[in-house]
Amino acid sequence: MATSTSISERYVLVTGGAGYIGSHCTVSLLTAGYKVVIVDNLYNASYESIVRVARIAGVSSVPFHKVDLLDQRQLSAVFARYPIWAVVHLASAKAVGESVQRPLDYYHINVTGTINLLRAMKDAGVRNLVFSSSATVYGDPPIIPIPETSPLKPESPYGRTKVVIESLVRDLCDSDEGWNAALLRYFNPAGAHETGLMGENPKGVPYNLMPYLAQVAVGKREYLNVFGSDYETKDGTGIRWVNS
Ligand SMILES: O=c1ccn([C@@H]2O[C@H](COP(=O)(O)OP(=O)(O)O[C@H]3O[C@H](CO)[C@H](O)[C@H](O)[C@H]3O)[C@@H](O)[C@H]2O)c(=O)[nH]1
Repeated sequence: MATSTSISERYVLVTGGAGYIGSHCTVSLLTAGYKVVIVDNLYNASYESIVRVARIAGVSSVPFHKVDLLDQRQLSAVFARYPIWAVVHLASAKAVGESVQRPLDYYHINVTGTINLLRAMKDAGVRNLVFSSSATVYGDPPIIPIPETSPLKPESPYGRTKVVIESLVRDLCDSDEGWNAALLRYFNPAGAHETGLMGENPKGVPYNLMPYLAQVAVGKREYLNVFGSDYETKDGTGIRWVNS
């Protein structure tokens, strides 16, 4: 990503910057000296997390725009307003089970939203991208630990949206060598910021295991349902007691 500007003049746009990974990522970017602009539709996150990001990073505020990636006009307006150098694209619908029930919504939000973002980037001449994919693209992998070369066999609509977007980004890079892109396939992130000011706190009932478990631990919810009935165990469930 060679460019003549210094880090302190580089604006990084973080989509989904109010979310769990986005808020931690924004703190790291600010601490490293980058300028950050956040877009987030606040569907599953709160503005409060951006206030805390600013507090942890020691800045007065972080530029924030409540924009949905499905709104091409508003998205382009953000690119017109800031000299953005790179985009970290985290905004996504991300629950495996929900994606099985709502495939159209998942493809629309994730794939169409990303197409809108990439178009806005292209129009603005921004071609540095970090895309938040997922380890879920490997499905049930034949080898563990999973080598990066493992076949891509996603088992849910959610996972398939990530593979589609990865392919799209590769095709874009093939079409124009000016694009620089990284596709990150991380597993299940967990934990809070060391200040205790920032953690995973989705709106409503969490769909993912860790935030749900955390809410049970603090007494906000009564119990955790352990999903699954066809594990290779005596009763097929993943539930085990200390003496069983
Ligand atoms: O209340 C719950 C919630 C989840 N689970 C189970 O816990 C495991 C983890 O579930 P998560 O939803 O937390 O995570 P997934 O591995 O299904 O998927 C998540 O991890 C992926 C990376 O591997 C992606 O990042 C994706 O966005 C994210 O949803 C799964 O077996 C799930 O069935 C339960 O038993 N009870």
